[in-house]
Amino acid sequence: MGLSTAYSPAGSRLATAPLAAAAARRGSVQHLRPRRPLIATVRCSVDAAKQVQDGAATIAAQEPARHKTGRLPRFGVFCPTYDLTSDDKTKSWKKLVTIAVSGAAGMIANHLLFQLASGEVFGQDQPIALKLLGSERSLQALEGVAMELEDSLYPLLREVSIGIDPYEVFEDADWALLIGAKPRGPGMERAALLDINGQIFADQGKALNTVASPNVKVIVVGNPCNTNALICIKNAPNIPAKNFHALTRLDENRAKCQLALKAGVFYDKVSNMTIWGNHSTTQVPDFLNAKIDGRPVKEVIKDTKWLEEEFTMTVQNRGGVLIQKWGRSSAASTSVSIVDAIKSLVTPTPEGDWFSSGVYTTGNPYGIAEDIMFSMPCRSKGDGDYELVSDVLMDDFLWERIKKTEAELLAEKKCVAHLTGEGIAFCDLREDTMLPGEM
Ligand SMILES: NC(=O)C1=CN([C@@H]2O[C@H](COP(=O)(O)OP(=O)(O)OC[C@H]3O[C@@H](n4cnc5c(N)ncnc54)[C@H](OP(=O)(O)O)[C@@H]3O)[C@@H](O)[C@H]2O)C=CC1
Ligand SMILES: O=C([O-])CC(=O)C(=O)O
Repeated sequence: MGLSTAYSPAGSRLATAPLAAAAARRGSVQHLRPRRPLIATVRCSVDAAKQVQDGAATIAAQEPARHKTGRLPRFGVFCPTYDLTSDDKTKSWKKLVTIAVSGAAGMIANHLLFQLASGEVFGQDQPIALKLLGSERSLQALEGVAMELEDSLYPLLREVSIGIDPYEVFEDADWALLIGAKPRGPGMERAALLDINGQIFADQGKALNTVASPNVKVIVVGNPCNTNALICIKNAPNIPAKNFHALTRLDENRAKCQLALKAGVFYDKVSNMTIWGNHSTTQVPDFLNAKIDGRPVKEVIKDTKWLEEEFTMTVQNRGGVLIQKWGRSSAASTSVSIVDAIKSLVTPTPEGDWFSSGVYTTGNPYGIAEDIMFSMPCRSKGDGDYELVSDVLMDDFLWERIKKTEAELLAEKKCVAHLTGEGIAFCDLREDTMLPGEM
């Protein structure tokens, strides 16, 4: 059983503790304090230091302090026994932003959490709190992640807490980065994956709806991310549907890289790159509207056959090729693309450019079916919100492919009707299409 491991006052590992087991059964993670008392003694207030030296008695003594600051206890060195408020007053910092991350013990999160804590994403004047969601399976690993965050001494990282109950972990979240999902195993039908992971996202949608900040921004990464995001929306009616994103930024980045390689330019010369549709092998990397050095791609790359065939397939299958070489799916570049996706929402989009995100289609200006999550071109004023770009070109090649990826998403939606409150599911996925990471 993957239950919490406690630490003795001297810092040595104890066997799985009954108190932790009981806490895990209740659905919350209680860290037995003191953990690593030397650090705590140095960095906690005098009162806390005294408690730390009192060993087991400390646990009871700290209980009231934990509950004052919310339901979830903070982890280790981030314990709420310090008074950082006077310290924070001397800094020209913004108000704390709370970021919840699911699948926090997984490979993508192992990169992302450190990028978030470094200030690279939200800025060097933005303190953050990280709330990490795991499961009984991953609880020990999650403690390991939190310990590495402690040891990194990030000044902007003010709080870390870990838990296995989304109703606790998502409480007051300003951002929810939903990464955790079961990977598709050999021989597993896409419909089965939709059902298993859909259930996770239905539960997490309900939890967000109940406890997160009413304007929480949600980025769904766990696959199949478009339909998982739709399930989340349907289970979170109090949160604006516009606040939900399915991550297609990795696909955009991959497409920019391929165009730059072909044109013999550095990739910062590629702009206006749209990925249309599903994060799957039906996705459409749009070379009609993309630009290289401000010029239409088709003026720079005259090989239309390459654009229509090789370019498109390379982007669609990039994740699978990487898995064949690496033996595991993209983690670092996915993390970078999550960072890019967040930055695109919190900084104004450069004049004339746009970015791709899987967003809710209702009210879209392109004639794409309503009520699905579809990757489209977006612009932001940097306030966390976005608007769709309306002045895009469309031709038969592009439209035909958009209709194919749209059909796939509409079919996926029918498969999860039981999770979206739309009746009985009927799953007829004609082509068992792949995630980009599958081949
Ligand atoms: N949209 C995109 O561009 C991309 C999406 N992805 C997707 O991101 C997700 C996470 O990838 P990655 O971090 O590499 O994966 P990992 O396998 O490293 O981590 C995934 C986490 O998911 C959690 N999980 C939740 N439910 C289950 C379940 N039923 N069975 C097993 N694990 C579960 C596990 O954590 P715990 O036990 O704590 O719940 C696990 O740590 C995957 O769905 C992947 O397909 C990957 C790359 C790109
Ligand atoms: O299939 C996966 O898990 C990986 C994936 O989404 C990608 O590489 O784009």
